[in-house]
Amino acid sequence: MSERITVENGKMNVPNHPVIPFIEGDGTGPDIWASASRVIEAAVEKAYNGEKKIEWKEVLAGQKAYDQTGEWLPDETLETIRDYKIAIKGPLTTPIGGGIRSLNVALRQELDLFTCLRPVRYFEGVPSPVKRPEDTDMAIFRENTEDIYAGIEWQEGSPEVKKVIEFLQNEMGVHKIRFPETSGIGVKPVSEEGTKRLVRAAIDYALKEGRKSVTLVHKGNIMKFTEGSFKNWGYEVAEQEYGDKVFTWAKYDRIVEEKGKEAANQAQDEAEKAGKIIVKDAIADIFLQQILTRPKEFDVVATMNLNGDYISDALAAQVGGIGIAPGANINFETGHAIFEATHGTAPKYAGLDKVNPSSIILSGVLMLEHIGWRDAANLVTKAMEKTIASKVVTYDFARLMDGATEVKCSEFGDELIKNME
Ligand SMILES: NC(=O)C1=CN([C@@H]2O[C@H](COP(=O)(O)OP(=O)(O)OC[C@H]3O[C@@H](n4cnc5c(N)ncnc54)[C@H](OP(=O)(O)O)[C@@H]3O)[C@@H](O)[C@H]2O)C=CC1
Ligand SMILES: O=C(O)CCC(=O)C(=O)O
Ligand SMILES: [Mg+2]
Repeated sequence: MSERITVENGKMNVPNHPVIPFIEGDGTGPDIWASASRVIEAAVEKAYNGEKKIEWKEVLAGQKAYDQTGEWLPDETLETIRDYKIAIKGPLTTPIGGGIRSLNVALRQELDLFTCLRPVRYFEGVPSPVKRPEDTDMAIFRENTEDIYAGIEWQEGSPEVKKVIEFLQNEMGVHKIRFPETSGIGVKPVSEEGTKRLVRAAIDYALKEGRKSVTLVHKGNIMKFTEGSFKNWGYEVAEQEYGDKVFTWAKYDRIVEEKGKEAANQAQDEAEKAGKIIVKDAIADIFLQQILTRPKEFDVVATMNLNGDYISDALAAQVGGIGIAPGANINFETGHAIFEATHGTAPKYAGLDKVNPSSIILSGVLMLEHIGWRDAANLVTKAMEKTIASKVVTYDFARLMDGATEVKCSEFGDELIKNME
């Protein structure tokens, strides 16, 4: 009998036949979902000999929702996901410049899914533009509800933007808007609570997964009270809540001031040897260079919404591209989560049964891990390793791999199921 996943006192109870809502998605969403759902079902069946089974429940969002209900994101969809706790989704289209605001962002905000977790690891044999892709093994913790990404902005020429600009000029003494008559304005909220819960989730993950460091990535030299505060609050939560489980670069700086650089280096060495998590920070522009040149120095990454978006796609490229980049939007306090690929709808390939379903399949792996069905998750991961090693791949990998056999999106799913052992 199908049942609900529940969370009591922070503990998730998962029945053997949990109902899990899914959003098929726009563009290539139906192609990848058809392949992914079969792979996930097969892994669960094989891991638990039919004792456990996911009961999928379709919920609507995007074009399909609009066509059927006249709403892009029906309340019923939000209510159902709230009720059933977790969901998995295909990508949803967001028009550029005008039209509806991002439904993906709306889902994250409405359900307060404050972390976008995007693990980035290399699968042997995947074509990559870097020499040592296996050195890239990071987990991005992207703040998911705030920042300029929240969509608080006013269009150039509107009465609203005029009012905002007048307020800034007349009441706030702002004289730096270069072209006030023709500017649109966006607002970038970054809060202490939002930062601390995100950084807390990143440190908890680092401790649980035996990771070495958490890097706070920001542009705090320029945006002092948003990105700069993110860095300061990040260090604050690390020191106040994790005590001697962490060693922060804020502490390093204090030791330099009091006792000099040698003492600070020694303190950090000792902390590393003691297995403490090193909490450090990097300015976003140089970070984007260093993930390419010195990827081994980075492990868990905590950052704000827009930086996290750019960093996700850049890091995905290092390990084979967004065809294989999974993601999870999670509220670690309530247990609510929506699993989704890092990529978008790739509309030019819609309906061609062509694109790589690995991103949503690996998002399914994150989902299985989230509900504690690790045996099923491991079956998918191992099948992915085996299939890629055998060079049976979709077009995106095939075009960069010598001797590859190119298969369709659905055939790649078949191959994974065949390779489950
Ligand atoms: N979470 C979400 O739902 C997201 C939604 N979007 C939305 O998606 C729409 C399209 O965005 P766009 O910027 O074009 O980015 P997309 O990620 O949709 O596609 C860009 C390119 O990435 C490659 N790609 C994407 N998905 C796959 C896949 N599964 N397998 C192999 N290659 C893939 C393709 O490259 P190539 O052409 O080289 O083969 C594709 O042309 C927009 O409306 C955007 O807002 C974007 C990101 C996330
Ligand atoms: O919502 C969108 O359309 C884009 C979102 C996106 O690029 C992301 O979250 O990575
Ligand atoms: Mg993105």
